[in-house]
Amino acid sequence: MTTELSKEKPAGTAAAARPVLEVSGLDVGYGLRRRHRRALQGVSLTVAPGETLGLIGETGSGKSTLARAVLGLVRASAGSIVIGGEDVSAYGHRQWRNLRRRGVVQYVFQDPLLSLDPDVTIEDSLTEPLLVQGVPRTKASERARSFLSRVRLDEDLLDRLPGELSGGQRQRVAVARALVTEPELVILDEPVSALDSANRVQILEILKELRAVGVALVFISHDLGSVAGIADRIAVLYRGELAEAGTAREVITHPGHPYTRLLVSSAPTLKGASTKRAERDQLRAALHA
Ligand SMILES: Nc1ncnc2c1ncn2[C@@H]1O[C@H](COP(=O)(O)OP(=O)(O)OP(=O)(O)O)[C@@H](O)[C@H]1O
Repeated sequence: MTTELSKEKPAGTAAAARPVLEVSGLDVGYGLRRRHRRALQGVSLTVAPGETLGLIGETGSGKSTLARAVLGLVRASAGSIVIGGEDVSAYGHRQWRNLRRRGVVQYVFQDPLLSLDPDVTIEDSLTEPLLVQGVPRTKASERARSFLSRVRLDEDLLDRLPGELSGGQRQRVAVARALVTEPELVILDEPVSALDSANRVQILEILKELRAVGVALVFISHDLGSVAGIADRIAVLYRGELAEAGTAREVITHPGHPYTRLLVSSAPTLKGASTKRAERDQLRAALHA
């Protein structure tokens, strides 16, 4: 797969608008007392309207924890999360449910069966978030069909259950469901990792097209190659801390942190990835020192 660097947006457009997501000094831990383990420490980042932030990091670096915190599925022990100007840091269960109902933030997980109810038909999965918002049924059905065709699926899938679809089809339905309410922000946690390469390329193409509707995306992956072609900016998590962040071009052409340098040098399709094996071994040694 060839990977091109995404073009930077003209200065002063997205950057000038109020961020859709502002995470400041976020600490998240799991377990109590001696079993306590810090998963995120002092993480700060912002996402502008319509912007795609690629969030990368090795396994266990805290990517999914950040996604869960932004979706209200785990509670932070310090720091704040502001979504669409609304400070959600201290929100309880009911407030999170209302926020999700309003369709402000949506999600797509690696396993589409986590994003889709296995007992609900594709049509009901797509219309339900709209009906909850008070959209009339005919209009909701029209919108569901339109989003199904945007993810290049046929209408005759509408009366099927998720279990009757292939993995690639299910993930497209999950993407359509996340976008059908035209949310401000969608968190995609490893959305293409479980797919074969043909489906991966197609979903990435679909996501690139859907950015045109103005939604901000946080695209989480351990694969810099998948992120590089879609992200405006890239943030790198390393052992629960933000190692670096910048435009996709900056991070790929001038990676600062040894982990990012290792990632770039290990992705042969990325421009600028010319690091030789000996240098990669040195970077690995520095990371494990
Ligand atoms: N429910 C949990 N209980 C205890 N520890 C957890 C829990 N979920 C995650 N962790 C720990 O928190 C750290 C961060 O995990 P997280 O799942 O956020 O990483 P990740 O970067 O998404 O990894 P991966 O790429 O493997 O999915 C890891 O050390 C993990 O073991």
